[in-house]
Amino acid sequence: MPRYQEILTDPSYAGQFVLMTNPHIGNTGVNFDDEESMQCFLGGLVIRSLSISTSNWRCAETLGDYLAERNIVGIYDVDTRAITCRLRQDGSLIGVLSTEESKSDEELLELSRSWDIVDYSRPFNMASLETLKIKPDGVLFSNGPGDPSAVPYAVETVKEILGKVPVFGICMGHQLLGQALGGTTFQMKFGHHGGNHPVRNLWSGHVEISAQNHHYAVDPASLPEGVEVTHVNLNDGSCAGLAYPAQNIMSLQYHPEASPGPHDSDNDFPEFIELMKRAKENA
Ligand SMILES: NC(=O)CC[C@H](N)C(=O)O
Repeated sequence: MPRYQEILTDPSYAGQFVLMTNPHIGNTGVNFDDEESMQCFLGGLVIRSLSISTSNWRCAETLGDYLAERNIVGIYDVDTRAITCRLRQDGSLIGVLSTEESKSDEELLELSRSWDIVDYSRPFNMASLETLKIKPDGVLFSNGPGDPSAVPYAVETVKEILGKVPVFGICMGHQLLGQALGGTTFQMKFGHHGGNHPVRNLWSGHVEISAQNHHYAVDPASLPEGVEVTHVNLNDGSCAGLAYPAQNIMSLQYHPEASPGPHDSDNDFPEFIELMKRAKENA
């Protein structure tokens, strides 16, 4: 079972624990090529069984050593099936992982109460003016961790850019765009996480298998007239994509850039490139 390394280095997991439902993790070790970003962003890794041996031609070190070097807590030999059932029932929960045996349960509970996902929504800092000054053909608002409704200043930045250049939003970027267009977001029960979520593209009628990783979603009922829902998640009918053709805006809740991931959405970047070309021709 490979591909846990990409999850470890996905910035959208900042401040969160990831629990693997596959029981056997670590068998291919980690390598130099599969990093999704410069560091491990998640808060901790929870697995059933850490592979006792690694076997892969690219393996550079074991998962355990990799996490220890980066000071990321991992725990194994826990009943991940029981925790999965609990998460399914209650939705995402706040938790604490600690190696500090002297802490009482009360103290650990106290620690968990002081945590807030909003803190992780703050890395966004490029001002709209600076962005427009470099005269971009288009602007892409990327994925990111945290609650999209907790960053009104980021929504303001997006608003200042809309209509001036073509815009593409992915995941957190899509949620910021949804708000900038007048809509609202809400927290899902346990969100969508995985590499096999079916999505219908309402423009083409095609069903695409997509990689998804989000806890929040745009409420389609909150969107003003003219903003079109272009993609729908077929598991629960939630909004998976938006467009506002009058202002050259498109956005997706899932990950066409995902690695690993299905390739059904490979066309989404060429589509944005076309949008930028057309906007340039019509300027
Ligand atoms: N991958 C992302 O960009 C995640 C978006 C947002 N933080 C969410 O959880 O919904």
